[in-house]
Amino acid sequence: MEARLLALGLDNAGKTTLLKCLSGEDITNIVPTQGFVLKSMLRADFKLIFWDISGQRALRPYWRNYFLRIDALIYVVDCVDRRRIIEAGEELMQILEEEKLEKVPLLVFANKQDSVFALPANEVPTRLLQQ
Ligand SMILES: Nc1nc2c(ncn2[C@@H]2O[C@H](COP(=O)(O)OP(=O)(O)OP(=O)(O)O)[C@@H](O)[C@H]2O)c(=O)[nH]1
Ligand SMILES: [Mg+2]
Repeated sequence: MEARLLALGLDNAGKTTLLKCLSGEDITNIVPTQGFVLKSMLRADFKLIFWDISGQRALRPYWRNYFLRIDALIYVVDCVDRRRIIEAGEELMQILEEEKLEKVPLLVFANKQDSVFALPANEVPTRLLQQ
C-alpha cells in the first residue's frame, strides 16, 4: 500500500520540522525549503510519500502543481505567528477551491503548541476562517 501526502502552509510554519520528526530525523538545523523535497517513509507494509513544499510567498503559486494524485493534505499552521493567521487562512481557502482537491482529506496541524504564546489549537479553525 502507498499513500501520497502533501504538506502545505506558510513559510516558517514547521512543515519540514514535522516531517523530519515523523521520520525520526534530527531537527536541530532546519533551513527554509527551496522549491520542494520529496520524502519517503516505510511503515510495515505501508509506504508514505510526502511532498514538503516551500511556503514562501513567491513560491505559493506553484503549490497547485502538486495537487494531482494526492491522498491527503496536511496544512501546517504556526500558532505563535498570530499576525499571519489570517494570511494562513486566506491561503487555505484558496487551496480548498481547487477542484483536484475536492475529495482529498485535510488535516489542519496547529503547530508550535509547545510555546506559551501559541494560539490554542481549538481556536485555530475559527481564526483561520475569520476574514
Ligand atoms: N517552538 C516550536 N518551533 C517550531 C516547531 N516546529 C517548527 N519550529 C521552528 O519553526 C521554524 C520553521 O520551521 P520549518 O520546518 O523550516 O518550517 P517550514 O514550514 O518548512 O518553512 P518553509 O520551508 O520556509 O516553508 C524553525 O526554526 C523550527 O525550529 C514547533 O512545534 N515548536
Ligand atoms: Mg520547509
